[in-house]
Amino acid sequence: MSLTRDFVKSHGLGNDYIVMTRFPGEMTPERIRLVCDRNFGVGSDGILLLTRASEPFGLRIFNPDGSEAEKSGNGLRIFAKFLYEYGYATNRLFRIQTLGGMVTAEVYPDASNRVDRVKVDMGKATVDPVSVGLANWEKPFVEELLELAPDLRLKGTAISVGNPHFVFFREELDEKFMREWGPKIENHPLFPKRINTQMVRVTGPSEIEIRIWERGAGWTLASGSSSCAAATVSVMLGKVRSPVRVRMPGGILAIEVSPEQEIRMEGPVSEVMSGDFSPDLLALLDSAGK
Ligand SMILES: N[C@@H](CCC[C@H](N)C(=O)O)C(=O)O
Repeated sequence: MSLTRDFVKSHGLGNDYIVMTRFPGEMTPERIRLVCDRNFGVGSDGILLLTRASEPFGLRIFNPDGSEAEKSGNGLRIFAKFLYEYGYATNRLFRIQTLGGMVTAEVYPDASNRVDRVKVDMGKATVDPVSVGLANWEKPFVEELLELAPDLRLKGTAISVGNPHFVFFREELDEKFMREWGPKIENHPLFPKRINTQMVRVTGPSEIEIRIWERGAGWTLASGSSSCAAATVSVMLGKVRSPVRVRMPGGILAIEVSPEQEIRMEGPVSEVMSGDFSPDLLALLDSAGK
């Protein structure tokens, strides 16, 4: 069995993705934006494209602004469920190659072979400035001050879990602050490849709560790689112990961080629908960029 429709739409804790095995026409940023558009297209926080249909499976990840991401935690759980349920993966444990490195996914099918939970070995986190993609900064950016405005400097840590993240801590979470300053952190000159941002509140010895501003997607209800980054920095700084429960507006992920900063993420995943692009949308896609 394999996918016979144009796409499957799924979500991990409300972070939704369209999974495709081929894209209609050239995959330009404008066409990606149209497919992900919640008013004019199918609507999603991104696209997951299968690029190799056998082990190790190949995955490309696109943000709704048309840019390409190296990794996505929720995207990987969604993709693993897709690979298993649509018959591409025949084992419960398999590897997926992303731009941000190789990961291993483990699915937990029920009696009817449906998968609603996936564990992903996400690889190793690093604060190495080259891996994070810092400009004009040669040491790890760990609990350093990021200048956002003449009167606003934010203490935080830049870390890569395959894709780049800026993590900062607050006593109280503040959605308004994230929506206002998230875009400015995302586009700060220190991060020429742009960056995902997490505001973190420590809520227990092994629990944190986060708010997320995603590179190329903006405010999202949940993010797997953000949970990995926030949990790793929290463990690294001695604020919590692994395994860490990460609470987000969309729900909870369990993140294990080893002393070597190897990360494991486990959480739910759910398919919403499968479908075909209508002739109307295909015509719009066809004219996009002409
Ligand atoms: N939602 C994702 C992250 C997607 C990629 C991110 N926006 C980036 O550009 O790095 C997740 O669950 O990790």
